[in-house]
Amino acid sequence: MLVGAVVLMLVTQPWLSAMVLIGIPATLLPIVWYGRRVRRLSRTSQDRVAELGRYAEEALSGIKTLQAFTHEAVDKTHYGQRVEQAFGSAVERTQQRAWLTGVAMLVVFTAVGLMLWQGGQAVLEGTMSAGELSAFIFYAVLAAGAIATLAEVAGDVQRAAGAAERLLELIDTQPAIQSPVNPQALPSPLRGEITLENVTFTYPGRETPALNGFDLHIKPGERVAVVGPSGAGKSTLLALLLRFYDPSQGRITLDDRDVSTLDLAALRGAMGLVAQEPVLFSGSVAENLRYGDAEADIYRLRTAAQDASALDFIDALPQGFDTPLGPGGVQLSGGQRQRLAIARALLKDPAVLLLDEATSALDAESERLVQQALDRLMVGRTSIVIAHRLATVIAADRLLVLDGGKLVAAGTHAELITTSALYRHLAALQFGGET
Ligand SMILES: Nc1ncnc2c1ncn2[C@@H]1O[C@H](COP(=O)(O)OP(=O)(O)OP(=O)(O)O)[C@@H](O)[C@H]1O
Repeated sequence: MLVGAVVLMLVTQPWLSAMVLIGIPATLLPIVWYGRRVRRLSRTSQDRVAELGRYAEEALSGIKTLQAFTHEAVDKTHYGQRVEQAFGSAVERTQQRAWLTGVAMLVVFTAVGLMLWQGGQAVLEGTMSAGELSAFIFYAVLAAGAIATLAEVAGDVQRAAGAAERLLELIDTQPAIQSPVNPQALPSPLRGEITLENVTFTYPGRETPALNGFDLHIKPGERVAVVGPSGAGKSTLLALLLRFYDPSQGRITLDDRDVSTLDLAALRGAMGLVAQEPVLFSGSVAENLRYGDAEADIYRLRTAAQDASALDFIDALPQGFDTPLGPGGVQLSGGQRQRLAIARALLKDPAVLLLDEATSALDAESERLVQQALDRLMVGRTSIVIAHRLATVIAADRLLVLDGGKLVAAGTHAELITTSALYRHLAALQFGGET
């Protein structure tokens, strides 16, 4: 429409058209200039709203801790300040957008006014007929209307571009850990032999390595318990085995294959993780268990739950395996969550089991049930357990004592009690002198 109107204008009145056409860039320039500003403001405004959401989510998910520390008034003030900031950004963005439209309209109508004045003069002087002026005004109004719409659309595009920029940044982010293009296949069945050769790893932004020149060989089916003071690198060892990070030096192998040459899904599929505070997702008990095996039917779920000493309490839930968990669903005790996580790992049937035992004191009965479940889970698998309980340490084939990212001693409980001062100290601390 714009092009057609401009052609008709040029054919009927070249000099008047020239005036209008000079008006067009004069209109577009402020639009582009203001458009950039609106785009920047749009992004700031979105960041502020996201920050607001993050703050609210954090406060609500930790509401009990927040109330226990009577932190409500402080959080209310902080939240209020963030709302004000987000509101301020939104107001500024809206103001600038209003300016954008206003300036564009002003320039367009100024050009129309000038054109009418010049055209009126020409009609009075007799160099143009009233009909020709009417036709020209009609074309010019069409052109001006199209430009006004363009200004509007440009504003919307700039606003959308502000939002898209952030999204594209996220989409374009390349994960640091990726599967190789031609991954090596894992042998089937897996033996579950693990080695770490001179592995050093430092977390991004940290100077001291979390693991430093770490050498370890774990035989297939071996039960290894890892102990050490807080910050020794125990969790880091599990994170590297799952390839959440790559070591900066040295190599890690599973069944003689460097883990960085394996398909990530295959590597992680071979490992079962039971975390210290097991994460359960929104959804039913059955859905949570099927994270271990999406295809498992109810009979397999029941068997796994039975082996994990979880069947009795699941059956006692209001809707059994269909009881919803997570926010808005049933809350489970620490021991019950652990046993569900163990059932989930049993369904996955991994060759290697990585276990971060719960530190929270489970009561004696719960601990007995969890330990029974773990014993069944560990049968026939290589297991690496971050040990917080005496029972695991005693049952393990070998204990690894970590300190400052290094393996400082290894052996059975009885050996280490005599050979390692650090282990003696830890055992006395962790197990209350029950050595
Ligand atoms: N995500 C992270 N980013 C930066 N540093 C980290 C991160 N996780 C752990 N660290 C650091 O790495 C070191 C080893 O931590 P790690 O969690 O492996 O210790 P840990 O032995 O498991 O301790 P704990 O028994 O307290 O869980 C610590 O100094 C810790 O501060």
